[in-house]
Amino acid sequence: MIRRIGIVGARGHVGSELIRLFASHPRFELAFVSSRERAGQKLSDHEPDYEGDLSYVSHGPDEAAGQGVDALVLALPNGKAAPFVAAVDARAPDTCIVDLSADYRFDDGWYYGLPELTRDRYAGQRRISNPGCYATAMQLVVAPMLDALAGPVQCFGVSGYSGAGTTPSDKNDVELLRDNLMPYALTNHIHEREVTRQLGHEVQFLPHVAPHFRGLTITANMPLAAVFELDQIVARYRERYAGEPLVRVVEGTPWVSRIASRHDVELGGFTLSPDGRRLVAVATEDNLLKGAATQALQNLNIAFGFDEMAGIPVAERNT
Ligand SMILES: NC(=O)C1=CN([C@@H]2O[C@H](COP(=O)(O)OP(=O)(O)OC[C@H]3O[C@@H](n4cnc5c(N)ncnc54)[C@H](OP(=O)(O)O)[C@@H]3O)[C@@H](O)[C@H]2O)C=CC1
Ligand SMILES: CC(=O)N[C@@H](CCC(=O)OP(=O)(O)O)C(=O)O
Repeated sequence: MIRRIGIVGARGHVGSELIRLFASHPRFELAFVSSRERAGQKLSDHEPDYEGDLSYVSHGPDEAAGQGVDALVLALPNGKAAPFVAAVDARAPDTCIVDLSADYRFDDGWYYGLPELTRDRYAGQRRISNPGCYATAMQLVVAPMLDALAGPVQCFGVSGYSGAGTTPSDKNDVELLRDNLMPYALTNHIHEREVTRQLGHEVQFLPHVAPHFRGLTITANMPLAAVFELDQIVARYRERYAGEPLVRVVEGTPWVSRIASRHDVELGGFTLSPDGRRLVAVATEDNLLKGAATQALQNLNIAFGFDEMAGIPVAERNT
C-alpha cells in the first residue's frame, strides 16, 4: 500500500533532501509540498529528481491537517511546529507527524527517533521527534563508551553552514565565513541539553560553523574509568554497530569532505592518551541526511512497517 506524505517547509535545505528521497521511494508518494515563497511554482522546476506534476502550495495548519495524508513532515524553523501539531490533533489525530525541529525533542509524549539507539522504544507512536544533526553524531559516538565514562564528555563540533538553514544569519553568510571558523552558543546549546538528556550523561558541546556547505565533524573527548587498549575500543564500536547500515566504524580518521551527500555516519579517529584513560573519537555526518532527512525517512519506514532502509539509496549504503 502506498502511503501519502505532506511536507511543510519544503523549500528549505532539509525539505529539499526529503523531496529527493520521497521522489524515489517505493512505498511513499508526495501528496503536497508546502512553501509560502514558492506557492504556485512547479516542484520539478526546483527538484529535477521529482518527475510528477505537483506544484508547491502554501498550507497553513488547518489546510495541512485537512489533506488526508498518512504522514505530515514538518521541516520548519524551530518554534513553528505547535500550530500544525494542534491542527492535526484536532482534525486528523491518526496522521503520523515527524517533526524535524527541536520543538518536541524534550517531550516524553513523543517518540525520539534515533533508530540505532531508540528503535526498541518504538511502539506505534504517531508523534515522532527527529534528533538534531549534531545531537545524532554526538550520541552515536559516545553511546558505545557510556558504561566506561569517568566524567563529562566534551564534544568539539564543526558544521557546514547548511546547518544554519536558509534564513539569513551570520552563520550562513558566506562572506563572513570566508577563511573563517565561527564559534557560537559555547555553553547550553540546545543539542548539548538534548544529548545530555538522551544519554543520561553530561556532554559539553562546543559548536562552530565553517565555510563548507554540508557535513559536520564531532571530535569527542571521553575520560575513562578504567585503562583501555585501542583494539578493545575498536572492538566495542564494531560490536555496538554490527549490522547497522548507516554507521560505519573506520580505523582511520573520518574527514567531513568524504561524508558529504552520504547517508551514513562515520566513526573513527580512535586515539587513547598514553595512560589509556582518555579516549578521543571522531564522528562525521552529512547534517542534511543522517542528521535530518535520511533519519526522518528511517523513522517513517519504521512507523509504517516498511524496511527501515527502504528508499535509502543502496549505492550509498555500507554493508
Ligand atoms: N539544516 C540542517 O542541517 C538541519 C536542520 N534541522 C531542522 O530542520 C528544520 C528545517 O531546517 P532547514 O531546512 O535547514 O531550514 P530552512 O531555513 O532551510 O527552511 C525552513 C522552511 O520553513 C519554511 N518556513 C519558515 N518559516 C515558516 C513559517 N512561519 N510557517 C511555515 N513555513 C515556514 C520555509 O519556506 P517558506 O518561507 O517558503 O514557507 C522553508 O521551507 C529546522 O527546524 C532545523 O532546525 C535538523 C537537522 C539538521
Ligand atoms: C550551523 C548551525 O547553525 N547548526 C544548527 C543545528 C542544526 C540542527 O540540527 O538544528 P535543530 O536542533 O534546530 O534541528 C544550530 O547550531 O542550531
